[in-house]
Amino acid sequence: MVKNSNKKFAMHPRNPLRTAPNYTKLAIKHKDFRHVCELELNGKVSLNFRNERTLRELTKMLLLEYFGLQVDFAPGSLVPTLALRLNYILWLEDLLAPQKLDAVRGIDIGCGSSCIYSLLGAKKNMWQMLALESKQTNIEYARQNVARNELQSLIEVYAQPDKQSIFSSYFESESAATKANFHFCLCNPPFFDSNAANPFGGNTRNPQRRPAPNNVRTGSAEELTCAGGEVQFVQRIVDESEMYKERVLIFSSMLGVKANVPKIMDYLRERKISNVCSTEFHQGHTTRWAVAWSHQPICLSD
Ligand SMILES: C[S@@+](CC[C@H](N)C(=O)[O-])C[C@H]1O[C@@H](n2cnc3c(N)ncnc32)[C@H](O)[C@@H]1O
Repeated sequence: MVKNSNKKFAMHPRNPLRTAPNYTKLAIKHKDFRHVCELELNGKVSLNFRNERTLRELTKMLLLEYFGLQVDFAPGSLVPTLALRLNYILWLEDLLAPQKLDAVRGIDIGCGSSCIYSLLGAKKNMWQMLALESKQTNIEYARQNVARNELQSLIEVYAQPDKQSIFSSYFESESAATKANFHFCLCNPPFFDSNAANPFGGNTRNPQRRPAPNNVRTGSAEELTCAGGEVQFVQRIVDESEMYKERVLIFSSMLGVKANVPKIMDYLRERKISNVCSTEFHQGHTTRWAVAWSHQPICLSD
């Protein structure tokens, strides 16, 4: 049986990582990546996805190889996987396509130290990005990543002064008052509930239906947790979206747990927000979900 033959469970059709990269060729080309590769007896290169350093060098190498992006991550911070971030960007491209926009402006809520979504949006699509981040080291690394790739004219990294705020600190600031509106926002929210007895202990998947993840978990508690976990974080985005209905055309967020999709859909319904849609992102063993909504009369289809 061909693995992943069902198109429904494949990566986005335009995702270049849908075709597995040739790691042997890439190891020959990229020295730092080569150092984390293991050589099998048959001469093929294999990767230990349970090793954080391997994941770092892999993501760095793929960003360079596929997008010409030079990226570094703050020590101990979240190492993003490229296939998933691309699937999200490509879905947003699809949602925005009917608008036939000449210039796209987006907000990246919690850009992390990598600033990966904003870098991809800017480099790949020339999107103008506002990257919001609350953690000081992440802000510094994100700004360095933007500067290293000479993308300052397309990406602004805004230091979020209040972790409870999503858009309000920025939109209420003087500099934002005169600035143009945005076409979308995206978010990979802090996933775990900091109020839980053991925030990282919960099993989020049914082991009988889905095998354990291949990748080691990366990221600091500050990046990965918040009160109420991803559901409360996305509910805050929904709440603040009602304050800024005109300022952002399409609001969206990723979700790490399938069961949280209906929770957010119910929350939107209770607020009489009916222009909504959802999708799934497939990356090998890992599936993620996303929801989008708009307060404006546009067609959201996925
Ligand atoms: C799960 S990480 C996602 C990082 C990156 N976007 C990615 O996908 O790899 C969430 C990020 O949101 C930041 N964050 C948490 N609350 C925030 C807030 N209210 N405003 C802006 N950033 C926030 C955290 O510091 C962290 O860097």
